[in-house]
Amino acid sequence: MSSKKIDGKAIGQEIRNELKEEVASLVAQGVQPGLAVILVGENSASETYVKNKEKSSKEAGMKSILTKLPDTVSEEDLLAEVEKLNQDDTIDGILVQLPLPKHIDENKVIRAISPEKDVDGFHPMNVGKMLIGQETFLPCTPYGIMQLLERSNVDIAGKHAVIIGRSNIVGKPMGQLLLQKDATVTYCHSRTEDLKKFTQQADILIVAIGIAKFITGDYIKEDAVVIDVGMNRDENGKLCGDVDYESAEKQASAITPVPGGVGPMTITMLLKNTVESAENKLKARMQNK
Ligand SMILES: Nc1nc(=O)c2c([nH]1)NC[C@@H]1CN(c3ccc(C(=O)N[C@@H](CCC(=O)O)C(=O)O)cc3)C=[N+]21
Repeated sequence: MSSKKIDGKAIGQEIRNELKEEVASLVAQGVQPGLAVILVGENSASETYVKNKEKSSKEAGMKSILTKLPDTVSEEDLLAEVEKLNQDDTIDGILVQLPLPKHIDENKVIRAISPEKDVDGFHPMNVGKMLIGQETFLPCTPYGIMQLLERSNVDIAGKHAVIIGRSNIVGKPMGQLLLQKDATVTYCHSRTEDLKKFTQQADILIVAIGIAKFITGDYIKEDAVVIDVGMNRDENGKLCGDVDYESAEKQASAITPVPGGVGPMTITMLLKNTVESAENKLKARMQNK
């Protein structure tokens, strides 16, 4: 049944159309939202991702700049680049693409980004705000998933959400956002014993394991909502998720595909956060006048 598919490409486009109007209104007030991306080293996968980001931001009418640094760049030079963008009043959002080469301290770089421009929502200040439910930039992937659920009319309050994965960028914040919407949340991870025992109880199953097609239909309760955060290549080099779509779809009431599910939402929420940052800047300017 094709109606089961949660179409992230379409929902993302819907949000980006809304953003276009917000951007036009900001531009009319003299502010064009600006996103800066720093890419360290060469990596074809991240280059496509960066290209998609550039394309979407231009489509939305935003300014987008890309800084490419060699993978031999020193931590000091990278920090200087971040500081330059912190000071640049035409830039509202800064994203340093992760992971970084081993000789660079990722946490140090994230802490160097001004929290007002941290549109990834990775700065400890913003992570803390998110945890206690204060307004802040939400990390793009979990934020995008919340939008997918809400815009697909999935009930969250009182439901059992099971998350597989506990990374700082997906699993951990995902659980907190669902908790804020009154879900009962269970975190599973690589050390969880009898994973299936938990996943079979999930009304909402969020899968971020990093193993191609790991979650098959037998892991899924009938009529569960399944969200696949995975990005893997299968044996033929084709992009695939952590969920075995064919067997999972038979059990689920709704499910996201890969590609075309969570991925396009991540980029969309990055743009949304950048527009919000520009709006904050404009508000602050008007208050100081
Ligand atoms: N600071 C930082 N923030 C990030 O958000 C971040 C990062 N670093 N490093 C890399 C990962 C990866 N990531 C993706 C987002 C969207 C797609 C996406 O749009 N995927 C398309 C498919 C694209 C294709 O066909 O290759 C889809 O799922 O439909 C992919 C990957 C964000 N990341």
